[in-house]
Amino acid sequence: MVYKSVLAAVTVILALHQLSRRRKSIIHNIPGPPSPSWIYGHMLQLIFSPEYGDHEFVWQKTFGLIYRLKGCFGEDSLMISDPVALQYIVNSTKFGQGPVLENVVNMLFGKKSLVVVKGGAHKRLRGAMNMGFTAAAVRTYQPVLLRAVQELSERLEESYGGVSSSSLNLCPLLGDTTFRAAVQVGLGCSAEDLGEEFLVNNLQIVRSAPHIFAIGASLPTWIWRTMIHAPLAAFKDIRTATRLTRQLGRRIVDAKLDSARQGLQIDTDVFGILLAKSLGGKTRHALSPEEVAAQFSALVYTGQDPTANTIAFGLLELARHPEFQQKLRAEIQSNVGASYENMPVLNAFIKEVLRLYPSAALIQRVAVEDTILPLSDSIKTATGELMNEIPIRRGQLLTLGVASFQRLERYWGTDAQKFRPSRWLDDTITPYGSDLGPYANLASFLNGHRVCLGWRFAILEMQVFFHELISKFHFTLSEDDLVRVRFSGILIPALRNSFEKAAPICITPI
Ligand code: HEM
Repeated sequence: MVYKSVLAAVTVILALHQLSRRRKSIIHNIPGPPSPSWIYGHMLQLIFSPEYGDHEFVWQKTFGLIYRLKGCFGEDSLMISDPVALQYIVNSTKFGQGPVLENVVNMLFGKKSLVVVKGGAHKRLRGAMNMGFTAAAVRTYQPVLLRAVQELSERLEESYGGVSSSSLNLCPLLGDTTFRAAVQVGLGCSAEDLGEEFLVNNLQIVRSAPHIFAIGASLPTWIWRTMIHAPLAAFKDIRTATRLTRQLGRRIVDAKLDSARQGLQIDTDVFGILLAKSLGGKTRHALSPEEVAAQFSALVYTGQDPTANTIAFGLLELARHPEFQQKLRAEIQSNVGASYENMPVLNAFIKEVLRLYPSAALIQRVAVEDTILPLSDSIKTATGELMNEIPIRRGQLLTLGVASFQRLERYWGTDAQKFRPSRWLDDTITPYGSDLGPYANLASFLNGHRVCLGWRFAILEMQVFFHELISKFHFTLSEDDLVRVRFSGILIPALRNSFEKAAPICITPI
Protein backbone atom coordinates (compact mmCIF):
# COMPACT_ATOMS: atom_id res chain seq x y z
CA MET A 1 0.00 0.00 0.00
CA VAL A 2 2.81 2.35 1.05
CA TYR A 3 4.75 1.40 -2.10
CA LYS A 4 1.74 2.17 -4.27
CA SER A 5 1.33 5.61 -2.71
CA VAL A 6 5.04 6.40 -3.10
CA LEU A 7 4.94 5.23 -6.72
CA ALA A 8 1.85 7.35 -7.44
CA ALA A 9 3.48 10.41 -5.82
CA VAL A 10 6.70 9.93 -7.80
CA THR A 11 4.73 9.51 -11.05
CA VAL A 12 2.81 12.77 -10.41
CA ILE A 13 6.03 14.66 -9.59
CA LEU A 14 7.73 13.38 -12.74
CA ALA A 15 4.73 14.25 -14.89
CA LEU A 16 4.56 17.80 -13.42
CA HIS A 17 8.30 18.17 -13.93
CA GLN A 18 8.00 17.16 -17.57
CA LEU A 19 5.01 19.47 -18.11
CA SER A 20 6.93 22.45 -16.73
CA ARG A 21 9.86 21.62 -19.02
CA ARG A 22 7.55 21.36 -22.05
CA ARG A 23 6.12 24.82 -21.36
CA LYS A 24 9.56 26.33 -21.29
CA SER A 25 11.10 24.56 -24.27
CA ILE A 26 10.35 24.73 -27.96
CA ILE A 27 11.90 21.31 -28.40
CA HIS A 28 8.48 19.67 -28.15
CA ASN A 29 7.54 21.41 -31.44
CA ILE A 30 10.32 19.64 -33.30
CA PRO A 31 8.92 16.61 -35.13
CA GLY A 32 10.01 13.09 -34.27
CA PRO A 33 8.68 9.51 -34.24
CA PRO A 34 5.69 8.82 -31.96
CA SER A 35 6.77 7.45 -28.62
CA PRO A 36 5.62 3.88 -27.97
CA SER A 37 5.77 4.22 -24.18
CA TRP A 38 5.90 6.95 -21.54
CA ILE A 39 8.10 4.82 -19.31
CA TYR A 40 10.71 3.75 -21.88
CA GLY A 41 10.21 6.40 -24.58
CA HIS A 42 12.21 5.35 -27.65
CA MET A 43 15.02 3.84 -25.58
CA LEU A 44 14.13 0.19 -26.21
CA GLN A 45 13.98 0.77 -29.98
CA LEU A 46 17.17 2.80 -29.98
CA ILE A 47 19.27 0.58 -27.74
CA PHE A 48 17.85 -2.92 -27.98
CA SER A 49 16.90 -3.23 -31.65
CA PRO A 50 17.91 -6.61 -33.16
CA GLU A 51 20.46 -4.81 -35.34
CA TYR A 52 21.85 -1.42 -34.37
CA GLY A 53 20.10 1.33 -36.35
CA ASP A 54 16.97 -0.70 -37.26
CA HIS A 55 14.88 2.25 -36.07
CA GLU A 56 17.42 5.05 -35.86
CA PHE A 57 18.46 4.98 -39.53
CA VAL A 58 14.79 4.90 -40.62
CA TRP A 59 13.88 7.80 -38.29
CA GLN A 60 16.73 9.80 -39.79
CA LYS A 61 15.37 9.21 -43.31
CA THR A 62 11.86 10.23 -42.22
CA PHE A 63 12.57 13.18 -39.93
CA GLY A 64 15.94 14.47 -41.14
CA LEU A 65 19.17 15.37 -39.40
CA ILE A 66 17.50 16.64 -36.22
CA TYR A 67 14.45 15.12 -34.62
CA ARG A 68 12.90 14.77 -31.20
CA LEU A 69 13.20 11.54 -29.27
CA LYS A 70 11.72 10.50 -25.96
CA GLY A 71 13.90 9.17 -23.18
CA CYS A 72 12.52 7.32 -20.17
CA PHE A 73 9.67 9.00 -18.26
CA GLY A 74 8.83 11.44 -21.03
CA GLU A 75 12.22 13.20 -21.14
CA ASP A 76 12.70 15.08 -24.45
CA SER A 77 16.01 14.63 -26.23
CA LEU A 78 17.17 15.98 -29.58
CA MET A 79 18.74 13.38 -31.86
CA ILE A 80 21.40 15.09 -33.95
CA SER A 81 23.24 13.93 -37.05
CA ASP A 82 23.58 17.36 -38.69
CA PRO A 83 27.34 17.96 -39.15
CA VAL A 84 27.13 21.72 -38.52
CA ALA A 85 25.26 21.16 -35.24
CA LEU A 86 27.57 18.28 -34.27
CA GLN A 87 30.64 20.41 -34.95
CA TYR A 88 29.24 23.21 -32.80
CA ILE A 89 28.41 20.88 -29.90
CA VAL A 90 31.67 18.94 -29.76
CA ASN A 91 33.84 22.05 -30.00
CA SER A 92 31.87 24.15 -27.51
CA THR A 93 32.15 24.25 -23.73
CA LYS A 94 28.42 25.06 -23.55
CA PHE A 95 27.71 21.34 -23.50
CA GLY A 96 28.72 18.85 -20.85
CA GLN A 97 28.54 15.10 -20.70
CA GLY A 98 25.06 13.70 -20.21
CA PRO A 99 23.52 12.07 -17.14
CA VAL A 100 25.20 8.75 -17.94
CA LEU A 101 28.24 10.19 -16.17
CA GLU A 102 26.26 11.19 -13.12
CA ASN A 103 24.65 7.81 -13.20
CA VAL A 104 27.32 5.29 -13.92
CA VAL A 105 30.72 6.32 -15.12
CA ASN A 106 31.90 8.09 -12.00
CA MET A 107 31.11 4.97 -9.99
CA LEU A 108 33.50 2.87 -12.09
CA PHE A 109 36.14 5.47 -12.90
CA GLY A 110 36.13 7.42 -9.64
CA LYS A 111 35.48 11.11 -9.04
CA LYS A 112 39.07 12.17 -9.78
CA SER A 113 39.29 10.39 -13.13
CA LEU A 114 39.86 12.36 -16.32
CA VAL A 115 36.70 10.79 -17.70
CA VAL A 116 34.65 12.32 -14.88
CA VAL A 117 36.15 15.67 -13.80
CA LYS A 118 34.76 18.83 -15.35
CA GLY A 119 35.66 22.44 -16.20
CA GLY A 120 39.04 23.81 -15.08
CA ALA A 121 39.97 20.57 -13.27
CA HIS A 122 39.44 18.63 -16.50
CA LYS A 123 41.45 21.15 -18.52
CA ARG A 124 44.41 20.88 -16.16
CA LEU A 125 44.32 17.07 -15.92
CA ARG A 126 43.85 16.74 -19.67
CA GLY A 127 46.81 19.06 -20.32
CA ALA A 128 48.98 16.73 -18.23
CA MET A 129 47.65 13.47 -19.66
CA ASN A 130 48.02 14.64 -23.27
CA MET A 131 51.78 14.36 -22.67
CA GLY A 132 51.44 10.58 -22.63
CA PHE A 133 49.62 10.62 -26.00
CA THR A 134 51.50 13.09 -28.20
CA ALA A 135 52.49 11.81 -31.67
CA ALA A 136 56.08 11.39 -30.43
CA ALA A 137 55.08 9.51 -27.24
CA VAL A 138 52.72 7.19 -29.15
CA ARG A 139 55.50 6.27 -31.63
CA THR A 140 57.53 4.93 -28.71
CA TYR A 141 54.70 2.49 -27.86
CA GLN A 142 54.98 0.69 -31.22
CA PRO A 143 57.29 -2.12 -29.93
CA VAL A 144 54.78 -2.94 -27.16
CA LEU A 145 52.00 -3.20 -29.75
CA LEU A 146 54.13 -5.35 -32.04
CA ARG A 147 54.93 -7.76 -29.21
CA ALA A 148 51.28 -7.94 -28.21
CA VAL A 149 50.02 -8.76 -31.71
CA GLN A 150 52.83 -11.25 -32.33
CA GLU A 151 51.73 -13.11 -29.20
CA LEU A 152 48.19 -13.00 -30.56
CA SER A 153 49.43 -14.49 -33.86
CA GLU A 154 51.05 -17.35 -31.95
CA ARG A 155 47.84 -18.00 -30.05
CA LEU A 156 45.89 -17.99 -33.33
CA GLU A 157 48.33 -20.42 -34.92
CA GLU A 158 47.91 -22.73 -31.93
CA SER A 159 44.11 -22.52 -32.05
CA TYR A 160 44.06 -23.12 -35.82
CA GLY A 161 45.48 -26.64 -35.42
CA GLY A 162 45.18 -27.31 -39.17
CA VAL A 163 41.35 -27.37 -39.13
CA SER A 164 40.51 -24.64 -41.58
CA SER A 165 36.74 -25.15 -41.73
CA SER A 166 36.01 -24.37 -38.06
CA SER A 167 35.58 -20.78 -37.02
CA LEU A 168 37.00 -19.10 -33.96
CA ASN A 169 35.36 -16.29 -31.98
CA LEU A 170 38.07 -13.64 -32.15
CA CYS A 171 36.50 -11.24 -29.64
CA PRO A 172 37.96 -12.70 -26.41
CA LEU A 173 41.46 -12.98 -27.92
CA LEU A 174 41.38 -9.43 -29.33
CA GLY A 175 40.01 -8.08 -26.04
CA ASP A 176 42.75 -9.80 -24.06
CA THR A 177 45.47 -8.50 -26.41
CA THR A 178 44.33 -4.86 -26.40
CA PHE A 179 43.94 -5.09 -22.61
CA ARG A 180 47.56 -6.30 -22.22
CA ALA A 181 48.81 -3.55 -24.54
CA ALA A 182 46.84 -0.86 -22.64
CA VAL A 183 48.24 -2.05 -19.28
CA GLN A 184 51.82 -2.09 -20.59
CA VAL A 185 51.58 1.31 -22.28
CA GLY A 186 49.46 2.98 -19.59
CA LEU A 187 51.00 1.59 -16.43
CA GLY A 188 54.31 0.08 -17.55
CA CYS A 189 53.64 -3.38 -16.10
CA SER A 190 52.30 -6.70 -17.33
CA ALA A 191 48.69 -7.76 -16.92
CA GLU A 192 49.84 -10.56 -14.55
CA ASP A 193 51.37 -7.93 -12.24
CA LEU A 194 47.83 -6.72 -11.54
CA GLY A 195 46.92 -10.05 -9.89
CA GLU A 196 44.35 -12.75 -10.51
CA GLU A 197 41.49 -10.93 -8.73
CA PHE A 198 41.84 -7.92 -11.02
CA LEU A 199 42.14 -10.07 -14.17
CA VAL A 200 38.93 -11.95 -13.34
CA ASN A 201 37.12 -8.75 -12.40
CA ASN A 202 38.30 -6.98 -15.56
CA LEU A 203 36.66 -9.67 -17.71
CA GLN A 204 33.38 -9.20 -15.84
CA ILE A 205 33.57 -5.42 -16.16
CA VAL A 206 34.27 -5.53 -19.88
CA ARG A 207 31.38 -7.94 -20.35
CA SER A 208 28.73 -6.25 -18.23
CA ALA A 209 29.65 -2.61 -17.61
CA PRO A 210 28.90 -1.23 -21.11
CA HIS A 211 25.49 -2.89 -20.99
CA ILE A 212 24.79 -1.41 -17.57
CA PHE A 213 25.94 1.97 -18.90
CA ALA A 214 23.46 1.72 -21.77
CA ILE A 215 20.59 1.01 -19.36
CA GLY A 216 21.83 3.45 -16.70
CA ALA A 217 22.06 6.20 -19.28
CA SER A 218 18.34 5.95 -19.90
CA LEU A 219 17.32 6.13 -16.24
CA PRO A 220 16.83 9.19 -14.06
CA THR A 221 19.69 9.62 -11.58
CA TRP A 222 17.53 8.92 -8.51
CA ILE A 223 16.43 5.53 -9.83
CA TRP A 224 20.02 4.66 -10.67
CA ARG A 225 21.30 5.72 -7.23
CA THR A 226 18.75 3.46 -5.58
CA MET A 227 19.52 0.58 -7.91
CA ILE A 228 23.27 0.49 -7.35
CA HIS A 229 22.73 -0.68 -3.79
CA ALA A 230 20.83 -3.71 -5.05
CA PRO A 231 22.63 -7.02 -4.43
CA LEU A 232 23.20 -7.66 -8.14
CA ALA A 233 26.43 -9.33 -9.34
CA ALA A 234 27.11 -6.61 -11.92
CA PHE A 235 27.09 -3.83 -9.27
CA LYS A 236 29.26 -5.96 -6.97
CA ASP A 237 31.78 -6.26 -9.82
CA ILE A 238 31.83 -2.49 -10.28
CA ARG A 239 32.37 -1.97 -6.52
CA THR A 240 35.23 -4.54 -6.60
CA ALA A 241 36.73 -2.75 -9.62
CA THR A 242 36.63 0.58 -7.77
CA ARG A 243 38.45 -0.93 -4.77
CA LEU A 244 41.06 -2.76 -6.84
CA THR A 245 41.87 0.11 -9.21
CA ARG A 246 42.37 2.43 -6.22
CA GLN A 247 44.76 -0.02 -4.51
CA LEU A 248 46.64 -0.99 -7.67
CA GLY A 249 46.97 2.59 -8.94
CA ARG A 250 48.58 3.62 -5.65
CA ARG A 251 50.86 0.55 -5.59
CA ILE A 252 52.14 1.11 -9.15
CA VAL A 253 52.76 4.80 -8.52
CA ASP A 254 54.72 4.02 -5.32
CA ALA A 255 56.87 1.44 -7.16
CA LYS A 256 57.66 3.96 -9.91
CA LEU A 257 58.56 6.66 -7.40
CA ASP A 258 60.93 4.15 -5.75
CA SER A 259 62.54 3.39 -9.14
CA ALA A 260 62.95 7.12 -9.81
CA ARG A 261 64.63 7.57 -6.41
CA GLN A 262 67.10 4.83 -7.41
CA GLY A 263 67.91 6.81 -10.56
CA LEU A 264 66.08 4.44 -12.94
CA GLN A 265 64.31 5.76 -16.04
CA ILE A 266 60.53 5.74 -15.55
CA ASP A 267 59.15 7.80 -18.44
CA THR A 268 58.55 4.85 -20.78
CA ASP A 269 54.78 4.57 -20.16
CA VAL A 270 51.97 7.02 -19.46
CA PHE A 271 52.09 6.74 -15.62
CA GLY A 272 55.90 7.11 -15.76
CA ILE A 273 55.70 10.17 -18.06
CA LEU A 274 53.22 11.86 -15.70
CA LEU A 275 55.29 11.09 -12.58
CA ALA A 276 58.58 12.12 -14.19
CA LYS A 277 56.99 15.47 -15.03
CA SER A 278 55.81 15.89 -11.43
CA LEU A 279 59.25 15.03 -10.04
CA GLY A 280 60.74 17.58 -12.46
CA GLY A 281 59.28 20.43 -10.40
CA LYS A 282 56.18 22.58 -10.12
CA THR A 283 54.78 23.17 -13.60
CA ARG A 284 51.26 23.59 -14.89
CA HIS A 285 51.28 19.93 -15.92
CA ALA A 286 52.64 18.47 -12.69
CA LEU A 287 50.15 16.06 -11.11
CA SER A 288 50.43 14.77 -7.58
CA PRO A 289 51.09 11.00 -7.15
CA GLU A 290 47.47 10.64 -5.95
CA GLU A 291 46.17 12.33 -9.09
CA VAL A 292 48.26 10.03 -11.29
CA ALA A 293 47.10 6.91 -9.39
CA ALA A 294 43.46 7.97 -9.92
CA GLN A 295 43.91 7.65 -13.71
CA PHE A 296 44.39 3.87 -13.58
CA SER A 297 40.87 3.07 -14.80
CA ALA A 298 40.82 5.89 -17.39
CA LEU A 299 43.79 4.23 -19.07
CA VAL A 300 42.91 0.58 -18.62
CA TYR A 301 39.13 0.44 -19.14
CA THR A 302 38.92 2.89 -22.06
CA GLY A 303 42.05 1.47 -23.71
CA GLN A 304 40.86 -2.07 -24.41
CA ASP A 305 37.32 -2.71 -25.60
CA PRO A 306 36.60 0.00 -28.22
CA THR A 307 39.80 -0.84 -30.12
CA ALA A 308 39.27 -4.61 -29.82
CA ASN A 309 35.71 -4.32 -31.16
CA THR A 310 36.75 -2.03 -34.02
CA ILE A 311 39.45 -4.54 -35.03
CA ALA A 312 36.88 -7.37 -34.81
CA PHE A 313 34.52 -5.42 -37.12
CA GLY A 314 37.44 -4.85 -39.50
CA LEU A 315 38.36 -8.55 -39.64
CA LEU A 316 34.71 -9.47 -40.22
CA GLU A 317 34.58 -7.06 -43.18
CA LEU A 318 37.79 -8.58 -44.59
CA ALA A 319 36.24 -12.05 -44.30
CA ARG A 320 33.14 -10.77 -46.13
CA HIS A 321 35.23 -9.11 -48.87
CA PRO A 322 37.95 -11.55 -50.00
CA GLU A 323 38.98 -9.41 -53.00
CA PHE A 324 39.60 -6.39 -50.87
CA GLN A 325 41.40 -8.56 -48.31
CA GLN A 326 43.75 -9.75 -51.07
CA LYS A 327 44.32 -6.18 -52.30
CA LEU A 328 45.26 -5.07 -48.79
CA ARG A 329 47.54 -8.08 -48.32
CA ALA A 330 49.26 -7.26 -51.62
CA GLU A 331 49.93 -3.69 -50.43
CA ILE A 332 51.40 -4.99 -47.17
CA GLN A 333 53.54 -7.63 -48.88
CA SER A 334 54.93 -5.22 -51.47
CA ASN A 335 55.83 -2.58 -48.86
CA VAL A 336 57.89 -4.56 -46.36
CA GLY A 337 59.51 -2.17 -43.88
CA ALA A 338 57.51 0.86 -45.11
CA SER A 339 55.91 3.24 -42.66
CA TYR A 340 52.22 2.58 -42.01
CA GLU A 341 51.52 6.13 -43.16
CA ASN A 342 52.67 5.14 -46.67
CA MET A 343 50.07 2.39 -47.01
CA PRO A 344 46.99 4.08 -48.53
CA VAL A 345 44.83 0.94 -48.74
CA LEU A 346 45.51 0.05 -45.08
CA ASN A 347 44.58 3.56 -43.95
CA ALA A 348 41.48 3.76 -46.17
CA PHE A 349 40.41 0.44 -44.63
CA ILE A 350 40.82 1.74 -41.06
CA LYS A 351 38.87 4.92 -41.89
CA GLU A 352 36.04 2.90 -43.42
CA VAL A 353 35.82 0.62 -40.37
CA LEU A 354 35.76 3.63 -38.03
CA ARG A 355 33.09 5.30 -40.19
CA LEU A 356 30.74 2.32 -40.22
CA TYR A 357 31.39 1.11 -36.68
CA PRO A 358 32.05 4.08 -34.37
CA SER A 359 32.26 2.53 -30.89
CA ALA A 360 30.49 5.49 -29.32
CA ALA A 361 27.62 5.43 -31.81
CA LEU A 362 25.36 7.42 -29.48
CA ILE A 363 26.80 10.10 -27.23
CA GLN A 364 24.81 12.06 -24.68
CA ARG A 365 25.40 15.73 -24.09
CA VAL A 366 23.55 18.26 -21.96
CA ALA A 367 23.51 22.04 -22.44
CA VAL A 368 25.18 23.70 -19.44
CA GLU A 369 23.97 27.16 -20.54
CA ASP A 370 21.42 28.60 -22.95
CA THR A 371 22.73 28.69 -26.50
CA ILE A 372 21.75 28.69 -30.18
CA LEU A 373 22.40 25.54 -32.18
CA PRO A 374 23.41 26.27 -35.81
CA LEU A 375 22.12 23.89 -38.50
CA SER A 376 23.16 22.93 -42.02
CA ASP A 377 19.50 22.40 -43.07
CA SER A 378 16.56 24.39 -41.84
CA ILE A 379 13.88 22.33 -40.11
CA LYS A 380 10.10 22.70 -40.08
CA THR A 381 8.45 22.58 -36.67
CA ALA A 382 5.08 20.97 -35.95
CA THR A 383 3.51 24.46 -36.14
CA GLY A 384 4.92 25.01 -39.65
CA GLU A 385 7.68 27.42 -38.58
CA LEU A 386 10.98 27.18 -40.50
CA MET A 387 14.04 27.30 -38.23
CA ASN A 388 17.63 27.83 -39.37
CA GLU A 389 18.91 27.43 -35.83
CA ILE A 390 17.48 26.04 -32.60
CA PRO A 391 17.44 27.90 -29.28
CA ILE A 392 18.65 25.42 -26.68
CA ARG A 393 17.87 25.87 -23.01
CA ARG A 394 20.25 24.99 -20.22
CA GLY A 395 19.63 21.41 -19.13
CA GLN A 396 18.45 20.26 -22.58
CA LEU A 397 19.50 16.70 -23.34
CA LEU A 398 21.05 15.99 -26.75
CA THR A 399 21.93 12.67 -28.34
CA LEU A 400 24.76 12.82 -30.86
CA GLY A 401 23.96 10.28 -33.56
CA VAL A 402 27.54 9.59 -34.63
CA ALA A 403 26.67 6.37 -36.51
CA SER A 404 23.68 8.06 -38.17
CA PHE A 405 25.87 10.93 -39.36
CA GLN A 406 28.55 8.59 -40.66
CA ARG A 407 26.02 6.76 -42.83
CA LEU A 408 24.41 9.81 -44.45
CA GLU A 409 24.09 9.30 -48.20
CA ARG A 410 24.48 12.98 -49.02
CA TYR A 411 28.10 12.93 -47.73
CA TRP A 412 29.22 9.32 -48.12
CA GLY A 413 27.33 8.43 -51.31
CA THR A 414 24.35 6.23 -52.12
CA ASP A 415 26.29 3.20 -50.86
CA ALA A 416 26.85 4.85 -47.46
CA GLN A 417 25.55 1.77 -45.62
CA LYS A 418 28.09 -0.44 -47.38
CA PHE A 419 31.72 -1.21 -46.64
CA ARG A 420 33.70 0.41 -49.47
CA PRO A 421 37.16 1.59 -48.37
CA SER A 422 37.92 2.95 -51.85
CA ARG A 423 35.62 5.93 -51.10
CA TRP A 424 38.57 7.32 -49.11
CA LEU A 425 40.84 7.10 -52.17
CA ASP A 426 38.60 8.06 -55.08
CA ASP A 427 37.44 11.49 -53.90
CA THR A 428 33.74 10.58 -53.73
CA ILE A 429 33.13 11.91 -50.20
CA THR A 430 31.22 15.21 -50.25
CA PRO A 431 32.81 17.76 -47.87
CA TYR A 432 30.73 18.52 -44.77
CA GLY A 433 32.97 20.82 -42.69
CA SER A 434 36.36 20.48 -41.19
CA ASP A 435 36.21 20.23 -37.45
CA LEU A 436 34.35 17.10 -36.46
CA GLY A 437 37.18 14.86 -35.39
CA PRO A 438 40.97 14.54 -35.21
CA TYR A 439 41.24 11.59 -37.60
CA ALA A 440 39.90 11.77 -41.17
CA ASN A 441 37.41 14.34 -39.82
CA LEU A 442 35.30 11.43 -38.56
CA ALA A 443 33.29 11.90 -35.36
CA SER A 444 34.29 8.44 -34.05
CA PHE A 445 36.77 9.94 -31.55
CA LEU A 446 34.65 13.09 -31.13
CA ASN A 447 36.49 16.42 -30.92
CA GLY A 448 37.05 19.44 -28.72
CA HIS A 449 38.02 19.31 -25.07
CA ARG A 450 36.65 15.76 -24.62
CA VAL A 451 38.24 14.31 -27.77
CA CYS A 452 39.40 10.73 -27.16
CA LEU A 453 42.67 10.85 -25.24
CA GLY A 454 43.95 7.69 -26.91
CA TRP A 455 42.98 8.33 -30.56
CA ARG A 456 46.57 8.33 -31.91
CA PHE A 457 47.33 5.21 -29.91
CA ALA A 458 44.15 3.50 -31.19
CA ILE A 459 45.06 4.29 -34.82
CA LEU A 460 48.61 2.98 -34.39
CA GLU A 461 47.26 -0.10 -32.64
CA MET A 462 44.91 -0.81 -35.55
CA GLN A 463 47.68 -0.26 -38.10
CA VAL A 464 50.04 -2.62 -36.24
CA PHE A 465 47.36 -5.29 -35.62
CA PHE A 466 45.87 -5.33 -39.13
CA HIS A 467 49.32 -5.26 -40.73
CA GLU A 468 50.53 -8.25 -38.72
CA LEU A 469 47.34 -10.32 -38.88
CA ILE A 470 46.67 -9.79 -42.60
CA SER A 471 50.23 -10.69 -43.52
CA LYS A 472 50.02 -13.93 -41.50
CA PHE A 473 46.43 -15.20 -41.97
CA HIS A 474 43.55 -15.52 -44.44
CA PHE A 475 40.17 -14.63 -42.94
CA THR A 476 36.96 -16.26 -44.21
CA LEU A 477 33.41 -16.88 -43.00
CA SER A 478 32.64 -20.58 -42.59
CA GLU A 479 28.88 -20.45 -42.46
CA ASP A 480 26.14 -17.91 -43.11
CA ASP A 481 27.09 -14.47 -41.90
CA LEU A 482 25.27 -14.45 -38.57
CA VAL A 483 27.01 -11.49 -36.99
CA ARG A 484 24.96 -8.37 -36.28
CA VAL A 485 25.97 -4.93 -35.03
CA ARG A 486 24.46 -4.38 -31.61
CA PHE A 487 24.59 -1.60 -29.05
CA SER A 488 25.79 -2.50 -25.59
CA GLY A 489 26.89 0.94 -24.38
CA ILE A 490 29.27 0.77 -27.34
CA LEU A 491 28.89 -0.97 -30.70
CA ILE A 492 29.71 -4.67 -30.54
CA PRO A 493 29.60 -7.53 -33.04
CA ALA A 494 27.16 -10.15 -31.73
CA LEU A 495 25.06 -13.04 -32.93
CA ARG A 496 21.36 -12.51 -33.53
CA ASN A 497 19.36 -12.24 -30.27
CA SER A 498 22.50 -12.04 -28.15
CA PHE A 499 24.49 -9.32 -26.44
CA GLU A 500 27.62 -11.49 -26.08
CA LYS A 501 30.45 -10.24 -28.29
CA ALA A 502 31.07 -12.64 -31.16
CA ALA A 503 33.17 -12.51 -34.32
CA PRO A 504 33.33 -16.12 -35.55
CA ILE A 505 35.90 -16.19 -38.35
CA CYS A 506 37.88 -19.02 -40.01
CA ILE A 507 41.58 -18.37 -39.87
CA THR A 508 44.09 -20.03 -42.16
CA PRO A 509 47.80 -19.31 -41.81
CA ILE A 510 49.41 -18.09 -45.05
C1 HEM B 1 38.83 2.67 -31.69
C2 HEM B 1 39.13 2.99 -30.47
C3 HEM B 1 38.53 4.14 -29.69
C4 HEM B 1 37.42 4.89 -29.94
C5 HEM B 1 36.44 4.77 -31.12
C6 HEM B 1 37.30 5.86 -28.86
C7 HEM B 1 36.30 6.82 -28.78
C8 HEM B 1 36.21 7.76 -27.77
C9 HEM B 1 35.19 8.77 -27.69
C10 HEM B 1 34.06 8.97 -28.70
C11 HEM B 1 35.41 9.49 -26.56
C12 HEM B 1 34.58 10.68 -26.04
C13 HEM B 1 33.45 10.17 -25.15
C14 HEM B 1 32.64 11.29 -24.56
O1 HEM B 1 33.16 12.37 -24.30
O2 HEM B 1 31.45 11.08 -24.33
C15 HEM B 1 36.57 8.94 -25.92
C16 HEM B 1 37.10 9.40 -24.74
C17 HEM B 1 38.21 8.86 -24.15
N1 HEM B 1 39.02 7.86 -24.65
FE1 HEM B 1 38.76 6.83 -26.37
N2 HEM B 1 38.33 5.66 -27.99
C18 HEM B 1 39.12 4.64 -28.46
C19 HEM B 1 40.29 4.16 -27.91
C20 HEM B 1 40.89 4.69 -26.78
C21 HEM B 1 42.15 4.25 -26.24
C22 HEM B 1 43.05 3.18 -26.86
C23 HEM B 1 42.36 4.98 -25.10
C24 HEM B 1 43.50 4.99 -24.10
C25 HEM B 1 44.56 4.39 -24.11
C26 HEM B 1 41.22 5.87 -24.93
C27 HEM B 1 41.06 6.74 -23.88
C28 HEM B 1 40.03 7.64 -23.75
C29 HEM B 1 39.86 8.53 -22.60
C30 HEM B 1 40.74 8.57 -21.36
C31 HEM B 1 38.73 9.30 -22.86
C32 HEM B 1 38.15 10.41 -21.97
C33 HEM B 1 38.76 11.73 -22.40
C34 HEM B 1 38.26 12.93 -21.63
O3 HEM B 1 37.15 12.90 -21.10
O4 HEM B 1 39.00 13.94 -21.60
N3 HEM B 1 40.36 5.66 -25.97
N4 HEM B 1 37.06 7.89 -26.67
